[in-house]
Amino acid sequence: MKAFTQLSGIVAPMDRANVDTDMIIPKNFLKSIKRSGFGKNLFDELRYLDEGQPDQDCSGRPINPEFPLNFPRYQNAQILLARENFGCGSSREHAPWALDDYGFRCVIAPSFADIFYNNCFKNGLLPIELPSSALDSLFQALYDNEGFTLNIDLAAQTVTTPAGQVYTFEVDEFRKHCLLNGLDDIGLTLQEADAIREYEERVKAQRPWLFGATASK
Ligand SMILES: CC(C)[C@@](O)(CC(=O)O)C(=O)O
Repeated sequence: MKAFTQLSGIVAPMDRANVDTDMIIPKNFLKSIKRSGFGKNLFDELRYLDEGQPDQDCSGRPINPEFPLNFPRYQNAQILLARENFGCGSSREHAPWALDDYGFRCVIAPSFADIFYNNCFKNGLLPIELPSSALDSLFQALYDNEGFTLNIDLAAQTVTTPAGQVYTFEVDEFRKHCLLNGLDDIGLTLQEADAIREYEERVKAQRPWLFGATASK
């Protein structure tokens, strides 16, 4: 999993509360079991004027000119500003997969749905909770300054604006450790690979039949 340490990136707005997982990645695109390829259908029903089909080439689809992520100023954004209860509605891990595949590495909101919040850490995305008042200021600065960027430092737990305003955020120490070191659940387990191999060799010697071998005479 990609590590997250520091990020300085373009910011884009998703200026509505209760953005659910079906708005993030509509259910008709969940047919793939791959983790990649969902970025082209991120916010599909808001982003395009037609109805998308799974595995469709989106390059020729009519885009919705009113949807902010289609504005030239927000192209290549890596940080999404959002409102309360982002990622509600379901447990689909396709939601952080779609955000990551589109190019987002961080979502900043006053609150997140629990499952989505946890799924972000498991997929190398950093969800940052800040007070609603801070989001109000950040949205205003974003709208007032074309090309608005933020600098995020996970180790320091800070979000810094180009004007030098610093916001601090809380994050669980273990989740912070995993993100800083690019450790998902598999990476965490593989840190014990030597002990796992030693255990398997010992059990194979004691109970070979468990491994399909006959007991040694
Ligand atoms: C299993 C998955 C497709 C799910 O049904 C899971 C869920 O509803 O939490 C969804 O709609 O995201």
